[in-house]
Amino acid sequence: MIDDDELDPLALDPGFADRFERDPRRPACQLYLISPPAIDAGFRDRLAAALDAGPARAFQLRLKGIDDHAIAALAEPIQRLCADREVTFIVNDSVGLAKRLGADGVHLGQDDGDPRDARAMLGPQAQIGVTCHDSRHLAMEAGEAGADYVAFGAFYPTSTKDTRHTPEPSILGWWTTLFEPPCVAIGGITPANAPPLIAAGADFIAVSGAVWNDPQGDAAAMKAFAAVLGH
Ligand SMILES: Cc1ncc(COP(=O)(O)OP(=O)(O)O)c(N)n1
Ligand SMILES: Cc1ncsc1CCOP(=O)(O)O
Ligand SMILES: [Mg+2]
Repeated sequence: MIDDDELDPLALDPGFADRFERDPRRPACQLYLISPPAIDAGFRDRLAAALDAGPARAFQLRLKGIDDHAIAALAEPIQRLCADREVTFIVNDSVGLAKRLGADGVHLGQDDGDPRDARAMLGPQAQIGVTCHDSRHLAMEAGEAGADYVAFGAFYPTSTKDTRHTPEPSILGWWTTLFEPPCVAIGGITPANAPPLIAAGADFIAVSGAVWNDPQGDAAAMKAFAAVLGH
């Protein structure tokens, strides 16, 4: 295993982050919206209103504590909404559920299975994302295994998930400088703290709590993210 420090551009070149410039051929950073961990049948309309207020390129159904049958029942109208809005519909954790639903893709954590097996089950068009925490080594492994995107985080404190890894934003620029697949920044991202991650090279910012728990409402949060992303 390669020691991550050996791949750290800041260790090799302390000026790396200051000199980072985004490749103009890469699309601008976009929003990857993640569901709350629990929803009810009314969530479809809530999501529609949120998407009316500000754009998202992808939506991940990330439900915890319920089985795949219950998730499938909730998923159908949400998946149809995403298809109508051309929002990529990603299922969290379960390749089997992604296959059963005909989802656009699946997000895999380090304990959620091998991207190669997911590819074999879901086919060449599927979008397969992989959690890489704060690790350049895991990201390179994910890329070699055929991941369509790599996700780094948690960049900021979050109450949505217990997290143990806190990357430096420069990992985003390192990835985009060297590799083609997009990188996703996740963890406690709000409209106020997103700009350094966007400037550091994030292709997507993945957000849950800052939208669904905003005291001003989902639409206000979506508008604020749209403004930060320049939409
Ligand atoms: C875009 C994105 N990045 C990271 C995660 C986290 O996945 P995982 O580590 O499997 O943790 P859970 O989300 O399953 O609790 C994600 N879901 N999406
Ligand atoms: C799923 C996940 N993986 C790392 S942090 C996190 C939580 C993202 O949610 P929030 O945007 O509410 O911090
Ligand atoms: Mg998971």
